Amino acid sequence: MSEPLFARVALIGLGLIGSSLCHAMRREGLAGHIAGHARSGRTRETAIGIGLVDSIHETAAEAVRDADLVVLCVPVGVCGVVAEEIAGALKPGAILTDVGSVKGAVVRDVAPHVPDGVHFVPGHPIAGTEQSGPESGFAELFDERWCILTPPPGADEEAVARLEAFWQRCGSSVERMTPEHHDLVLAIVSHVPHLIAYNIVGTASDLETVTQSEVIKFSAGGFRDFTRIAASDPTMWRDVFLLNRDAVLETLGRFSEDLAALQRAVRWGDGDTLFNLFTRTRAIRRGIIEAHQDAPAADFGRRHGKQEPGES
Ligand SMILES: NC(=O)C1=CN([C@@H]2O[C@H](COP(=O)(O)OP(=O)(O)OC[C@H]3O[C@@H](n4cnc5c(N)ncnc54)[C@H](O)[C@@H]3O)[C@@H](O)[C@H]2O)C=CC1
Ligand SMILES: O=C(O)C(=O)Cc1ccc(O)cc1
Repeated sequence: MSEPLFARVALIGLGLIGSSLCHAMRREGLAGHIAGHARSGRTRETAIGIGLVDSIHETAAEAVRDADLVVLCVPVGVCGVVAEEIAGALKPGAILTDVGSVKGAVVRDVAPHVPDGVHFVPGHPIAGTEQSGPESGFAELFDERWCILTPPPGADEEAVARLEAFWQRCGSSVERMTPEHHDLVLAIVSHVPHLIAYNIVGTASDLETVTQSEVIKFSAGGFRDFTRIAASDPTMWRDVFLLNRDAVLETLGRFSEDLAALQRAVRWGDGDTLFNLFTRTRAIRRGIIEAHQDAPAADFGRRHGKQEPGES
């Protein structure tokens, strides 16, 4: 095994992403020492009990002391508060990053607390599941996935390159973009799809003519896939929609117009419109599958008991 990339790494938040990072860092020997902090005592006990971290700390400030890399793995709504808590304890020269699903608001909330000499390089692994908590993580989560970094203008190139190398060793490909572009892209590929899933499952459970038990009993392929996504962590996703408001509203506007056109096609029996759209979307799905066909992680979901949308 090669040299650790960082002598000491601190993780703030030990849920799905924090615990998966612990497993991936262990697999790759990326950290000399992993220090962890979680807000709840139960999570701290579990994290040390199952060997996720080498040391566990009651406060975030204690955890980051002397760390060369600090990763905020908490819901995006609390990144600013946590940054304020740890600011005075960060080591000069340390790299501070996060894994949040929204970037513009995290930069806005965290950057003002970052001391001179600490390199703040925001990040977002495009990899996850609907699970949460310290026991939900696994080393392969980041394999064959993307990780987006949004370094601010003038960021220290050596720090960005080290973080890039870190994510590559965790199994991911890295791309850089601005926080604004990230938030727009993620609104369409992740945030709005989650909102649609929350909505359809909510609508189904509210239908008075169909009982809840029938929804569960007869839920097949499509609806079942939505229920997986709609089982995602409520705190995490509440924060995503509160903090990526503009891009989500912009995307939802387009979505609503397109939905209205489909509604009209159904009402007026316009089969051509329906057929043409479904043909176009089928080609998109096939393109995604082909792009991933040669990847060793192509059956990754099945190995972990998960299914790709559309598989039943
Ligand atoms: N779940 C997913 O599929 C993905 C999540 N993300 C991002 O990763 C971040 C973490 O998400 P998960 O690991 O899924 O969540 P999780 O709910 O599994 O874990 C969150 C952790 O943060 C801790 N926490 C919450 N508030 C805190 C505070 N004020 N101080 C200290 N610790 C606190 C919780 O106790 C828990 O340990 C979020 O920002 C999310 O947007 C990014 C990619 C995928
Ligand atoms: O579980 C799923 O289907 C996901 O979409 C995972 C996911 C959730 C949030 C992110 O910011 C990135 C990836």
